[in-house]
Amino acid sequence: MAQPKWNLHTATLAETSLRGQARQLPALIAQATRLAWSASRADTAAAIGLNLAAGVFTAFGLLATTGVLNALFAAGPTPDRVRAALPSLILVGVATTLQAALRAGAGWAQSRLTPQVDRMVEIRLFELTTRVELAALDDADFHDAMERANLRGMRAAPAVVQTAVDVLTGAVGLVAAAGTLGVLHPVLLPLLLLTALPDGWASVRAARLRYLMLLTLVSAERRKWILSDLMANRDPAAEVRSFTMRGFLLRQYDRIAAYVRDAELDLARRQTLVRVSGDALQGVATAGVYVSLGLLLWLGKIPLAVAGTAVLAIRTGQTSLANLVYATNRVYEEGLYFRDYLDFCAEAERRIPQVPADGAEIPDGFDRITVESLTFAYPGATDPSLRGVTIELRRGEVVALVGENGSGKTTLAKIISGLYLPDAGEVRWDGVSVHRFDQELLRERIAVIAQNYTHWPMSARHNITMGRAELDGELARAARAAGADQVVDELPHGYETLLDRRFENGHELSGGQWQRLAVARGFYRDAPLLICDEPTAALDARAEHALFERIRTHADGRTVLLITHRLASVRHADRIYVLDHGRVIEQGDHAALMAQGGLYAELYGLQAAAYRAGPEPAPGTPQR
Ligand SMILES: Nc1ncnc2c1ncn2[C@@H]1O[C@H](COP(=O)(O)OP(=O)(O)OP(=O)(O)O)[C@@H](O)[C@H]1O
Repeated sequence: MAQPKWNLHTATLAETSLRGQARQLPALIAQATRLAWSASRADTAAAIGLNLAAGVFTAFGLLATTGVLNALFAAGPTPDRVRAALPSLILVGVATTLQAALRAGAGWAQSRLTPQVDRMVEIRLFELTTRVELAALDDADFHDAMERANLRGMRAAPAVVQTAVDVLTGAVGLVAAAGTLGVLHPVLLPLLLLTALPDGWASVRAARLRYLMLLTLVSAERRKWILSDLMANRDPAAEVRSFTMRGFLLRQYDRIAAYVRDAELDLARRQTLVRVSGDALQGVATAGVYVSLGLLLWLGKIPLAVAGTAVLAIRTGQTSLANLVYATNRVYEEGLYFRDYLDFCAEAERRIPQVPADGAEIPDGFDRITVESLTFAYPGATDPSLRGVTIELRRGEVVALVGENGSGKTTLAKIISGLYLPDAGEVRWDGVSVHRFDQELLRERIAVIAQNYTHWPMSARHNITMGRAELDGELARAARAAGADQVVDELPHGYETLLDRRFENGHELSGGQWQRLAVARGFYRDAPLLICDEPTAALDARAEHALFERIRTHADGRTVLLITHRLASVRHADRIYVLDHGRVIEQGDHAALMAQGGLYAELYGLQAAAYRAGPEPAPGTPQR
C-alpha cells in the first residue's frame, strides 16, 4: 500500500543527521517567531524575554552558591560559618525563586500562544480551502497537499512555536550553566559537554527509532483507520449488520492490530536498550567528571567550594543540553510538517480566482445567456467531458438538458453556474463573457439545486437559508414551494430541529425529505437563474408532479435550466438540448425532437412504453 503523503516526512526525518537539523534551526526558529508574533506579540515577547531573564538568574544563583559553599567550607566554628554563609544563601534563595517565577511566567506565555496560533492557522487554512477554484479540488496533487496541511501541517504550527521556545529555554539554561563553569574555571566547560553528550545521543536515537517504526507502520495504520471508520461510523453501520460483516471486519482489524502491537513492543525493547546504553555512558562520563574534579582539587587548581558549585552547574547544564537536543529534533520534525502547511497556503493563494483586469460589473439579471463552443476536461482527465457545446437561455424560459448517464449535463450546469472555468469557449451574459465578472458575485445570481446535495448537519432553518439573512416570509415561501413545509411541520422543533443524529436531539430525514429541503434551498435564493439538476430523483410521485408544475410555470419568473431523466417532465420546456458524449446532438422543443426520431424520441419512447405496459402477470403465471 502506498505511503500516505501526510506521513511523507517521516522518512526525510529519519535520514537527516543532527548536524543537518542544526543547520536548518535558525530559519525554523525565525519562522516560528514570526508565526507566534503575528498570533500574539505580548505572549511572544513574554515567552522569549522571561526565558532569557530566567537564564540570567540561573547563572546568578549558581555563582551565589559558590559564596555559600566558600563560607561553609572555611575554617572556624560551625555557627560562625553558617552566619557567614547567610547573605549568599539569601541571594541563592532570591535567585532561585525569581528564576522559578520567570520560568513559570514564560511557561504561561508559551501555553497561551498555542491556542492563539491554532486559531490563526486554522482560520487561514479554511479561508483558503473554501475560496480556491473548484477544479483545484479535482487535482489529486492539490488534494494531497490539502490533506497534508489539514491533517498534520496545521497541528504542527503550535508545536513549532512550542518547541522553538523549548529550544530557546534549553539554550538559555545551557549558556547559564556554561557561563558559570567558565567563570569558575575554563577547564570545567568541556566536562559539561562530556557528561551531557550520552544523554543527548540517547534521546535523539530513541526518537529516531520511533520515527522509523512509524514509517514501517504507515500502511498498517492506514488500514486500521479505514477499518475503524467502517466499524464505528453511522453510514456503513446498517450494511455492516445487513451483510453480517462484523466478524470479517474484526478479524481483519485484529490481524493488523497484532502487527502494530508487535512493532510497538519491539520498539519499546530497542528504546530501552538505547536508554540503558546512554545511561551507562553517562555514568562513565559522570565518573570521569568527578575524577577530573578530584584531580583539579588535588592539584590545588580549584577550591572545594568551586568544585561543589561545578557539580551543580554541570547537572543544570546536562539537563538543559539534553532538553535542547530533544527540542531541536522536535522543532525540525514539526518544521517539516509546518512547511507543508505553508506550501499549501501559497499554492491555494495561487488558485483563488482573481477578478480580471478587464473586469465588468455584473448585472442583476440578463436577457440572454449564451454558451458558445464550450470545451472542458476535468483536471487530469484524458477525455473532455464537453466538446464544443453551444446552447442558449432566454429570460423566463425553461430550458432542459437531457441525455444518458455521463453525457455531460451536470458538467455543463456547473460551468454555467461559475463553478468551473471552461478550457475553450465562452459563457456570456448579454454578450459579456462571465470571465470578466467577479465569480463570487456571479454565483450570487444563480440558484442551484444540486444533484449531489449535502445533508448539512445543521438546523432545518440553516439547511434552507444556508446562513443567509432571512427576508420576511421568504423562508416559508421557499419551503412551501418545495413541499419542505410539510417536512418541517413534522419535526419536533420545527425549523430549529438539528438534522444530524450524531448529536443529542438530532433528527434524521428520509431521502425524499432531504431532497425537499435541497429544493427549498434553491428556491430560497433570490436569483434570476435557477439550475435544477435532477431535483426529483428522491421525490414521491405527488411531490414530483408539484415540483415540475412549479418549474413549468417558470418558478416565479426566473429562468430555469432543468436537468432530468424524467422526460415526461420536459415536454413543456421551451427548448430541450440532448447531450451525448459531451456534444449537443439534438435540440428543439418536444414536438420537434419527437419528429426527428433521434435519441430523445428513442429515450422518450422507452419511458412511455414502461407506463403503457400492461399489468404484471399474476404470480405463478407461466412465462413465455
Ligand atoms: N469531478 C470529476 N472529475 C473527473 N471527471 C468527472 C468529474 N465529474 C464528472 N466527470 C466525468 O465527466 C463526464 C460527464 O459527467 P456528468 O456528471 O457531467 O454527466 P451527466 O450527464 O450529468 O450524468 P448523469 O446523468 O449520470 O448525472 C463523465 O464521464 C464523468 O465520468
